[in-house]
Amino acid sequence: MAAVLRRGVKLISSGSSQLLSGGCKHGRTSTLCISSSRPSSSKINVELDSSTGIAVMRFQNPLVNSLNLDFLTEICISLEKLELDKSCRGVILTSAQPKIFSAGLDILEMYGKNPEHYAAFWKSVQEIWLKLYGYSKITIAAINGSSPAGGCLIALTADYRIMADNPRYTIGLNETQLGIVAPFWFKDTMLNTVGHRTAELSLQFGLMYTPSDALKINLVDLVVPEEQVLSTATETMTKFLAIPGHAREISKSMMRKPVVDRLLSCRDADIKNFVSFISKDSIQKSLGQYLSMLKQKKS
Ligand SMILES: CCCCC/C=C\CCCC/C=C/C(=O)SCCNC(=O)CCNC(=O)[C@H](O)C(C)(C)COP(=O)(O)OP(=O)(O)OC[C@H]1O[C@@H](n2cnc3c(N)ncnc32)[C@H](O)[C@@H]1OP(=O)(O)O
Repeated sequence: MAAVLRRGVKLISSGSSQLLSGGCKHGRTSTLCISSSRPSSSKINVELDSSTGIAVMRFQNPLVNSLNLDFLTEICISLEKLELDKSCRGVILTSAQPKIFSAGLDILEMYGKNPEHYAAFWKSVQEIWLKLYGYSKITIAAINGSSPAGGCLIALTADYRIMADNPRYTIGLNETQLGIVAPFWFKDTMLNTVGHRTAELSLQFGLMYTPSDALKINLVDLVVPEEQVLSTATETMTKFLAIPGHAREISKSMMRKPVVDRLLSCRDADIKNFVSFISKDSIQKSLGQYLSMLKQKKS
């Protein structure tokens, strides 16, 4: 559904969208997406400025934008709509939640559930990564809060990352701290951004970086005062838009296609691997302890 907000700006909400089959269209699979008209349940908000072609997608899944199945599906559908929309030229990904860009994958989707659920969840994680890492249009992550693990992965898929200069916010692939392992395509995305040695240390220790440290290792491209994150993202997008589109798009694809193809060639095996790993008693125990730690932190 779309409603005109101010001149040239469309508010697009996927509402309680449903996937009729599989996931979003990419590579060899395709999906028919439909939307119902219940924007109040929407976990994202998209504003497309038709005069510039820049869309701002805000994550708004309380409390911490954790990436559960519904949320991932909704993001994927909206990205697909924007990719098909000729008036959209680039997408800025940001958060409407205070202090958090995204808390990463929803741990409750990986804890105490059955193998079928784990498989469906992991498929949706693959879908969002394939959609974003292979996205034809320009994406910029305006990281206005903490961004662990899957949240960092979302940011890493963007063409450019701008982070708010607040030392309380951290970003990184912290999976090992939870007793779990970032799969090869998380690793490849990190490696393609920060290089081999930094990725190796970062993944083994499950390091989380402050904005200034993230800038030092090129995990983010720019650190700016919090109130300037979105305006800087828009300015940066304008610079990207000045480059001939087809040349930029081919260059992006050339850099990323081998990594995308690697997952496409073994999606089912990757799902099986995840289900078997996450179902182990020892892994469930680690996740249970981590969840308790998160709860205790409050009290
Ligand atoms: C060998 C090959 C292996 C193949 C593959 C195998 C394994 C798969 C790997 C899977 C990859 C995993 C990726 C992930 O993304 S795992 C998730 C990692 N995320 C985190 O570690 C973040 C944890 N959360 C935090 O650090 C903080 O909550 C915060 C995001 C910094 C926000 O802090 P604060 O504002 O102080 O809020 P609270 O801590 O009070 O949290 C509010 C409530 O939200 C719950 N919460 C937080 N994060 C998550 C999450 N990721 N999932 C689910 N729930 C989360 C938290 O418990 C609070 O809940 P409550 O209000 O009910 O107490």
